[in-house]
Amino acid sequence: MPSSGCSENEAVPQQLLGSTGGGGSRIVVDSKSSSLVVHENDNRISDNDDDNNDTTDSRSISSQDEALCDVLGLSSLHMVTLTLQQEEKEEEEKEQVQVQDFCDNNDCKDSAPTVHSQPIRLPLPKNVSRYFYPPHQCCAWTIPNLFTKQECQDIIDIAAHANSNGTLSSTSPSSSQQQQQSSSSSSFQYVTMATHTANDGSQYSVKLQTPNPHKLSVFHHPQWVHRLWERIQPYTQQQQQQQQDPSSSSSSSTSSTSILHDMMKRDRLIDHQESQILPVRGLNPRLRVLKYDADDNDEFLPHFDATTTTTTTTTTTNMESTTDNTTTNTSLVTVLLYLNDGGGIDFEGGETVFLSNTVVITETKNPSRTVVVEEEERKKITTTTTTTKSSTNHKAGSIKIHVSENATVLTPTTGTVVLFEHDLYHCGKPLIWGTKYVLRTDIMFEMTLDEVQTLRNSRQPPSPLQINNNNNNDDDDDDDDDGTDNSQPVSSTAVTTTTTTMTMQELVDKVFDDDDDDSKSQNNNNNNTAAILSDHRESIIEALLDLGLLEDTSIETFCSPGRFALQAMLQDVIRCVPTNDKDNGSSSSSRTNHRDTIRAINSLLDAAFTAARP
Ligand SMILES: O=C(O)CCC(=O)C(=O)O
Ligand SMILES: [Fe+2]
Repeated sequence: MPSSGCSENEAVPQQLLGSTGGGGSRIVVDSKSSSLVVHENDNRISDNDDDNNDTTDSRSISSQDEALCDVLGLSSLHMVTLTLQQEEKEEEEKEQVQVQDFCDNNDCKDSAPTVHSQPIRLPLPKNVSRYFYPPHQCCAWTIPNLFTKQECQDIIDIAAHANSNGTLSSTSPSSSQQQQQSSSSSSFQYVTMATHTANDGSQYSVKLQTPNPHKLSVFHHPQWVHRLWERIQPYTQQQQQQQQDPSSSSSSSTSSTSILHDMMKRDRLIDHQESQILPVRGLNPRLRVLKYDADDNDEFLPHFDATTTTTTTTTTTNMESTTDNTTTNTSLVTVLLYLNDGGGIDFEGGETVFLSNTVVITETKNPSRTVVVEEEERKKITTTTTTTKSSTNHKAGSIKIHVSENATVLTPTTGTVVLFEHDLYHCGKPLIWGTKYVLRTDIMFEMTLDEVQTLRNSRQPPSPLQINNNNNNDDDDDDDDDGTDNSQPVSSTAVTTTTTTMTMQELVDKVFDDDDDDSKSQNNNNNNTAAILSDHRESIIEALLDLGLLEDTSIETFCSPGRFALQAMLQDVIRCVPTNDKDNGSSSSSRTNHRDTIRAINSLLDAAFTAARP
């Protein structure tokens, strides 16, 4: 990817331009309404707000980076709208990618859209990464209009009938999730059970304490998996060959437009010669279609996506012997395909939002108001969407991206694909009305999770506490309700193991045991976390139990809501437990006690996130 002269966040639009390879995009900046219109296959830029106006500035992209960064300076980038509209020009049609119709059954008989989109790199908020990588190193892209409306409708139909159609569906539970069957005839069910794999490899099911509030249809459909991959794969390929200039016999330029490039480079999954050392192997054979109904208050709460591992065994038989060859594939990248239109067409709300992990801390001083703030943020987003919609011609094949400091909001449009690494914090917003359908699968890489971890361990991830220091310092005079005691150095209790199979119970034991040892040797240290932790041991364990986060929970599962969501949850629960200080009405000792609680929670979270880091 081209380097940017802008700072971390400002670099986003530059990447957006630079990422489009040969085709490029035209970004029209509307200075009045802070609205950007991105037109595909056009490298020009204009400061004109008329979508249909062709007035352009023919400066090259590189010379415009600075100007664009100025226009998009962080201080003024509170709510920017990017709208990409498909231009169905004859010229573009000539350039369309020919996709063979390889399906010979009626379920996938439609041809590919006649116009193919350039991928757009998504602007991301700071601290969206589980490991606090800067946004420009993270993988998050959208490819608008990659599938036709008819194809999307076909997928919805297949998903809706998956359970009743034995040939195309698999009603057997997946390795990580089980669907609870109900008497309903629909294939879409709430997932209420999860399967965990114990250290010895045995699997056991647990009832989810807080099932995700949306429905799922899970099925296998090899032809559709093949078709999806045929369409997506070109965007994942490393294109480092010299590109031939069609008008001359000499090679002209080298491009590297794989949407996976930056992430793989960051994770050392490509070598110095830019070849992939982690082969991309295709899609997860299991397809999931999510269904969100406004009437049921369905949504997808903020989370990081889980990694899926699949194994394939190929048997080779010759005259003398039979050999089994087993390969393991691991998912690292999420694929979403929107199957119907948001923005008030098929449904309102239901946007996919990439969130800053720190949004709770930076947006409110009172963690108990988290939900309220979320709600307010949602209303703000909705209002903006509505306003924008009335001044923009929303049509199928366009994608709307709202960017604010702490969130990037995508309004679903039929046929649009979104690809992003599993470790980005995101959610599916609640619907205001209607029903949303989205297909979910993953890009698989031929490697075991351990091998991925080993490669990743060879890099140096930035420390969350180094990066995550925005406005979080807790002043002694502050009301401790903000729970932002992150100015604390990493506690001596941080567990440095890199295992990911540890359970929360084991982590808690380790943290408290280590601290018991510490306190013996440092009993004169007023600030030592050991004493604080041991004072709060009971309340923390009780809070974890209350939240269903202690028993049978792996550290990875525990960490998946994100550090600050967990901090807010734990603080909220512990706040409800009366302490002696509170009982005797001493407000200053109550404050001290509360601050210590926060310190203890932070120590535990440091340990959990350190242990979960690959
Ligand atoms: O529905 C959405 O927008 C998000 C879906 C999602 O996050 C997931 O399937 O993991
Ligand atoms: Fe997700």
